[in-house]
Amino acid sequence: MVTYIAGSGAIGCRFGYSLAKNGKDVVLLDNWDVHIKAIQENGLKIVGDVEDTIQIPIMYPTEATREADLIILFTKSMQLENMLQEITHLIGEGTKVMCLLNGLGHEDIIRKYVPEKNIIIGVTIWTAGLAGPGTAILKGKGSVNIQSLDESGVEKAKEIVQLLNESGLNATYDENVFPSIWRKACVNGASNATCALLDCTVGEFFGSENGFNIARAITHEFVQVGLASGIALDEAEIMAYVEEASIKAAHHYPSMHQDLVKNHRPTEVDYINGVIARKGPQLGIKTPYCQMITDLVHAKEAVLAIR
Ligand SMILES: NC(=O)C1=CN([C@@H]2O[C@H](COP(=O)(O)OP(=O)(O)OC[C@H]3O[C@@H](n4cnc5c(N)ncnc54)[C@H](OP(=O)(O)O)[C@@H]3O)[C@@H](O)[C@H]2O)C=CC1
Ligand SMILES: CC(C)(CO)C(=O)C(=O)O
Repeated sequence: MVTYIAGSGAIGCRFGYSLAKNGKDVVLLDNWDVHIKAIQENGLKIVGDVEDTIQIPIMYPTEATREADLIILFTKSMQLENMLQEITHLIGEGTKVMCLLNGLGHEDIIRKYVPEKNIIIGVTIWTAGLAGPGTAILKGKGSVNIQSLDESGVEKAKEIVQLLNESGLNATYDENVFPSIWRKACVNGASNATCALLDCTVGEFFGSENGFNIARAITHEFVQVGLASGIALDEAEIMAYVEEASIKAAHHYPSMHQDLVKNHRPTEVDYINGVIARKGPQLGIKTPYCQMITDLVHAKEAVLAIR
């Protein structure tokens, strides 16, 4: 059974490493040339909780030839569609395509390239970073929750849960994964863009009354839009989850801070706060915080001349 990791940045390397370390046939796909070269020449280096180096195949998506049994999508949201276009030749009748990206609405893009029966959607709270090309920083523990979009794919999705568990990735099959996806989107929605705009850690943002109130207002907008979209969300429970996550990640600069402020790269804001800003008005819900935050992030991208 061949598994491709389509998008092998930080978290893609974590999943690829775990699968390869447990003897699975896994191939990393990416378009970042120096990263590919580093792994081809020196193996994938792991630092953090363990120090290791593993030989693992990595190539450009267009170079891969074997039809996939499973593709795990781990691009940034804005790279997803381009990646799907580059891997269509790997997608056969029975290829399962699993998406664990942060953010909302990725299934709408995947449906253009993969039949509904083969799409698996989910969320992970594993984390990972990159120390540089070819070196992943893996710390802490996490989990994966997934669901087949179509009833006919449930059995196969449960086999994928088993594959992930044999690789230590702590996966669960979920009858309704969307509340978990939205819950994580609320955490990202409250912290990522705000910390990127204010150039601060999660703890610093939640540490002031103003910051905390902004996080609460953003979460409220997410929950209202989620509820109106048919997602079962409990605002008090979600707010408690967002607060708990802010304590756990207190010293952390969120990924959007790293993209925007540190690396001057485009952000995932359109797939987090931007989704709420777009959907809210369509559903008759006011979403001024998400709209303003999305606009400010794009304004800052323009200031930094990020394309
Ligand atoms: N990291 C984490 O802890 C977690 C991340 N996620 C989500 O998973 C998805 C992937 O995230 P993550 O792995 O962190 O993303 P990364 O930024 O580490 O990697 C994503 C892609 O960005 C490109 N890239 C990364 N660094 C560089 C660089 N320095 N120079 C040039 N290109 C680079 C590569 O794509 P290309 O081939 O185009 O060059 C790579 O495949 C996102 O949706 C994220 O929100 C979800 C849970 C946890
Ligand atoms: C740390 C955390 C939870 C902040 O939202 C995160 O998921 C990120 O950095 O993207």
